[in-house]
Amino acid sequence: MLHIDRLCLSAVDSHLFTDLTLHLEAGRCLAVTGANGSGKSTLLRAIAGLRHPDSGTVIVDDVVADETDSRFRALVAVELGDDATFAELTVAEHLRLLTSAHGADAGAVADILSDAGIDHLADRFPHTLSTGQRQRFTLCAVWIRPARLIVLDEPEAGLDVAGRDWVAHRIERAVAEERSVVVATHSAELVERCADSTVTVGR
Ligand SMILES: Nc1ncnc2c1ncn2[C@@H]1O[C@H](COP(=O)(O)OP(=O)(O)OP(=O)(O)O)[C@@H](O)[C@H]1O
Repeated sequence: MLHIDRLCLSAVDSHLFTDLTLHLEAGRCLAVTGANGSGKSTLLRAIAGLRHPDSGTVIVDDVVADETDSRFRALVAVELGDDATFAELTVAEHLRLLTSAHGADAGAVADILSDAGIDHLADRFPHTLSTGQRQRFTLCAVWIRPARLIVLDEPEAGLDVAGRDWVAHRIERAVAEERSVVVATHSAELVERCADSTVTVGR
């Protein structure tokens, strides 16, 4: 479902990828690992259609990765750690907005908040949450979308032990539902538990 062919990406002063080819089938999890600054987030941004390749292609279910294409946005849910929120919308209202925009079940909002252990925060504003609470909320915004491909950048960041277990559980559940997951992570535990394959960048 995800096809990356001969991808080249560069940073300001260096080539990060010169000829990356990989394919990910439905119901599989790919871990992206590597040192700080090696290019994991840059690769994820290309997969999410937020950054054009210098050359090569990224295709998801026959649709070229491009965030301006509504067909592509319907296929892919992304968490890259730079999510903006509306100051005047609560946690639950943000999630209801997403269900409306993506044709998901509005009734799923209460379920996902409960699953994330933040149902008691439903009426709070995102900017009032702690780091870990906000990370759980941000991930809820990904899981609630009926996307075929989930792209996560260090989803374990800021989470406690229970939160990291929840992330792994949600990835396992997504894979069982024949969705695919690309996750950049520094957690060997997450890779061990969830990844069917791993690409290590920067070497
Ligand atoms: N907005 C930006 N402007 C200029 N250079 C950038 C920008 N973002 C990233 N880079 C550079 O691109 C390279 C790859 O960065 P990237 O964020 O993809 O690495 P990473 O593997 O995700 O790192 P980390 O593990 O620290 O999150 C680095 O050299 C970084 O300095």
